[in-house]
Amino acid sequence: MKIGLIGAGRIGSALVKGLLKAQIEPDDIFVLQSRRQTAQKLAQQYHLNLVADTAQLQCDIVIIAIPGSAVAQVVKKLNQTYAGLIVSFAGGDLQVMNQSLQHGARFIKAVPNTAIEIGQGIVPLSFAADESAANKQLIQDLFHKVGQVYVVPEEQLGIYGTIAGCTPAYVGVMLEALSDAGVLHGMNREDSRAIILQMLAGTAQLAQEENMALSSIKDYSATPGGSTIRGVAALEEFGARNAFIQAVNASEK
Ligand SMILES: NC(=O)C1=CN([C@@H]2O[C@H](COP(=O)(O)OP(=O)(O)OC[C@H]3O[C@@H](n4cnc5c(N)ncnc54)[C@H](O)[C@@H]3O)[C@@H](O)[C@H]2O)C=CC1
Ligand SMILES: O=C(O)[C@@H]1CCC=N1
Repeated sequence: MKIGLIGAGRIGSALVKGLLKAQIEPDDIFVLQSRRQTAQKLAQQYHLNLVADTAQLQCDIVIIAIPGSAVAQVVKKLNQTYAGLIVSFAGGDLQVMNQSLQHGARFIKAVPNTAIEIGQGIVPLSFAADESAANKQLIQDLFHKVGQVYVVPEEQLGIYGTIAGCTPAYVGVMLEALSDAGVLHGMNREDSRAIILQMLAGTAQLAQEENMALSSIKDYSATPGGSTIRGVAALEEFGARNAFIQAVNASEK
């Protein structure tokens, strides 16, 4: 299977790295060169094929990982020659795009998160109502290589994408703040960073293995009358829960 990539920024690069980790051959990946040299650098670093024009992207699947504002223009260009599957990480209306495509090409949407880079991602996907079973299977098989796949109706792709793809940044802010607090209280940065990351990984794995409700994670650590519940009460006092809900609301706009 040959995979094309238009847009070699953060998420495009993450996909390439994830696919290579999943034993996809570099020779089967084709990257469209870009003005800012990012594609050239990626192709050089990982020995991928670099192509100068969309007409040379004669692949089974082409991934579009560019700003949303440029999708229509890029699909229009692809539409001149391309007959395979197009997966947009950057939006576009399924029905409008599919109706516009000639040569049998099909348009699919996905909002992966950056952990696809290490095969631990989440990939919410939406297909047009009339998408063929074979195409759905091909795309799901591809993204299974880099993470967990969720096929959702197009109108829910936004919230799935936010919860999968935007929350790593929110959690990053939370982790940095917790690490800062450790440093404030005298920990060295290295220990504080390592402990916070292992706390996150271990707690997530524990909750998954024990099939815990998320609300139970708090209860598991909070000794009655102890230090944890005092911290939880402070989080409530300062509006942490609402801050996260407002963050999702802001991302969803
Ligand atoms: N970063 C993430 O975690 C995720 C990003 N996305 C979406 O993927 C898209 C790309 O996001 P990032 O990689 O974060 O952005 P980025 O800014 O890191 O990368 C965008 C890349 O597209 C290239 N580009 C811009 N216009 C182009 C055009 N007309 N033709 C070819 N290349 C072009 C730029 O040179 C740049 O390398 C966005 O639409 C974003 O919403 C979706 C899921 C997750
Ligand atoms: O920040 C963004 O717009 C993209 C969408 C999901 C994750 N990153």
